[in-house]
Amino acid sequence: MKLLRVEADHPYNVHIGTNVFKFFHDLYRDLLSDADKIVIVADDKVAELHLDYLLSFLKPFDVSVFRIPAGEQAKSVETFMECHSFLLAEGCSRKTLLLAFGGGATGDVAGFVASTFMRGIPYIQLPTTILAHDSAVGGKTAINHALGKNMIGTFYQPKAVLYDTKLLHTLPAEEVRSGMAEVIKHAFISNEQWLSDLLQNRKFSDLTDEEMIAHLEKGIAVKAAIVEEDEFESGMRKYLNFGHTLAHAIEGYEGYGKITHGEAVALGMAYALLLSDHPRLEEYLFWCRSHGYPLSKLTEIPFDSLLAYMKKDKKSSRGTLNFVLLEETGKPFMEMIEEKRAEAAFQQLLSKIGEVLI
Ligand SMILES: NC(=O)c1ccc[n+]([C@@H]2O[C@H](COP(=O)([O-])OP(=O)(O)OC[C@H]3O[C@@H](n4cnc5c(N)ncnc54)[C@H](O)[C@@H]3O)[C@@H](O)[C@H]2O)c1
Ligand SMILES: O=C(O)C(=O)C[C@@H](O)[C@H](O)[C@H](O)COP(=O)(O)O
Ligand SMILES: [Zn+2]
Repeated sequence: MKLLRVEADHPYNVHIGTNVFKFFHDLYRDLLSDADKIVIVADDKVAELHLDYLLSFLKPFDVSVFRIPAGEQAKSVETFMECHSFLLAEGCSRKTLLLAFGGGATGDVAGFVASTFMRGIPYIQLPTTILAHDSAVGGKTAINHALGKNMIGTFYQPKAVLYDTKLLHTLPAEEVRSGMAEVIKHAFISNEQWLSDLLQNRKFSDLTDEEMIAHLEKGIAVKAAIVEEDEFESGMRKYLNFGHTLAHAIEGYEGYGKITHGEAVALGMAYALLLSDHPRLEEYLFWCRSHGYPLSKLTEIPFDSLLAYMKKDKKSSRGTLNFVLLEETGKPFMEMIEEKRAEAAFQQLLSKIGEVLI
């Protein structure tokens, strides 16, 4: 079991490994005992698979469970309101503790609920996907708006993150692929050697548990270090958005949940690498192809449709196009790109993708 500390405004621990839920009894007994109620907000599918396991660690406590739609559909104003209605109906108060049990979508909406219920109650992140090594850490909470991804949300740190990696065994291949995109994102913005390892093209399913946990720890360490420097994203936290200007546009255009977040980020990183003139672009495109990232999706979307979303990105102001680019691996920077250059680069990427997909 591994422990990482996030020294944010409100510092907390991230516990990673199998059986970390045992810390409910050891390290977090006081937090649980002090709560007048404990409410688990659980992804419906995750609850089917793993709720009994989680509850077995919470036996002496009085726990209520509220199931929300599986995956991205939960990041809606409707689910947000239903969570609040449940908390009110259960007689919850400012002394209630919320547990977010699921992937990034559950963590984002449950975190948003925690940050707004009676102006803020404590919560613990219990991530269940590979991707959630990213989302469970750093305190960004959000729901989506039809006009843009994560447009409504807060910065609100959890009291702790308990990441039981045993639960990752039930992830479908598509979700493993999605999660590994945020892993390689963390490598691109931090470490050439780690990036080289990942680009070796081993099948994700061949990674041992130890290797997977090592990747997740590295990713969390990169994220934690950035969050510690710039929790509220006035500067360098934007680097964690590598690949996201285009990714969020694709997700908005396709309709939330139609493409996984990580798959969209994988395509967005290809675009950012091209704009960066990064030497590993072609190798990365082959990596994407061999792992089944949907590169061809980009050929199906008119650039103008993506442009409209990209101009509304949170890194933009006055309709500019802003991207995280790489001077080299591990050296991200922000760049404003003219529309004409952005379109030309997009067409260039499509032709490179065409060559890779032949
Ligand atoms: N807050 C942040 O800093 C941050 C960072 C990255 C991503 N995100 C957000 O996270 C979301 C994506 O999260 P995600 O990739 O974890 O996906 P998700 O939460 O949408 O879950 C994806 C699917 O996997 C299923 N699932 C979850 N855990 C499972 C398990 N252990 N076994 C089997 N199935 C399981 C879910 O039911 C769902 O169908 C996006 O909305 C993205 O915007 C937020
Ligand atoms: O934590 C961050 O900061 C990130 O940018 C991490 C991203 O992987 C994540 O998708 C985040 O939700 C994007 O935030 P947004 O502010 O661009 O919506
Ligand atoms: Zn992301």
